[in-house]
Amino acid sequence: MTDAAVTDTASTAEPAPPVLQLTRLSHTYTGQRRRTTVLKQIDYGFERGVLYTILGPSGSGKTTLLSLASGLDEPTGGSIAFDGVDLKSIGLGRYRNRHAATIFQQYNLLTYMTAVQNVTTAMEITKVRIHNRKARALELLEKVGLDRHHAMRNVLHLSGGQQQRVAIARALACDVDILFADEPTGNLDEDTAEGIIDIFQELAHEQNKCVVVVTHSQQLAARSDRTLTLRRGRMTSVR
Ligand SMILES: Nc1ncnc2c1ncn2[C@@H]1O[C@H](COP(=O)(O)OP(=O)(O)OP(=O)(O)O)[C@@H](O)[C@H]1O
Repeated sequence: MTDAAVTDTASTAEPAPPVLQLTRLSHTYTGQRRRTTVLKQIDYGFERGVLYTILGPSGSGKTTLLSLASGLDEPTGGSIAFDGVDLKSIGLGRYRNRHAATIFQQYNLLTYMTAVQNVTTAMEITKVRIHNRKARALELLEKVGLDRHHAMRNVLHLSGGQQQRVAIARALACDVDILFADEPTGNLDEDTAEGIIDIFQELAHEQNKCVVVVTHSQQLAARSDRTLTLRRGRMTSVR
């Protein structure tokens, strides 16, 4: 059973099977002089249709947890399963392309491309089947608050907050089962941040996606369905 106590504001008649199951998940970084164990035997199941926030002090392992759950890195202990299949069996690359999208803290945009090209390129890589990728990309960019004029600009000519919106639109374009986001509203003004949280809620509640957001934002946490906190390697309840 999980060592994560959970605050649940979503009303679910029957608990859905987890789309992503962490089982005794542990992670240790090994440096030249010392080993740092960041995550300790975490058991937790993330469900479809739920917006999660993960809180925790700086250095508590939130980004580490996200990079393991999103298939960017392999845990040193325990396992992660998507729909009951171990990520290692699926293949981390395949899992990332087909099932999980990540909004990175540093955006990780392709800096030699325009905003719209960043979004269409992600659609090509993840083989999104859609007739007019550019139109869809423009639609998503507009949805996160970036107009056509800015969408056509090289991303290096956009502000930090505008680049963050491109990163969000790119993740939305991939149409995957799970969306991970690391501090997605960190560079946004309050109104834009509220709009992004609306989109996350829509993805979870209307499109039945699993949305997992790492944040320091109480505003975001207050609007999520379940709030988890990481501290000293363990996941526990926040309220
Ligand atoms: N590649 C690495 N090698 C060694 N140690 C690392 C590495 N990445 C992270 N750490 C360490 O692991 C711990 C957890 O880092 P992590 O970035 O996951 O924390 P966080 O909760 O996301 O922090 P923040 O809120 O500041 O972003 C920190 O002590 C950090 O120094």
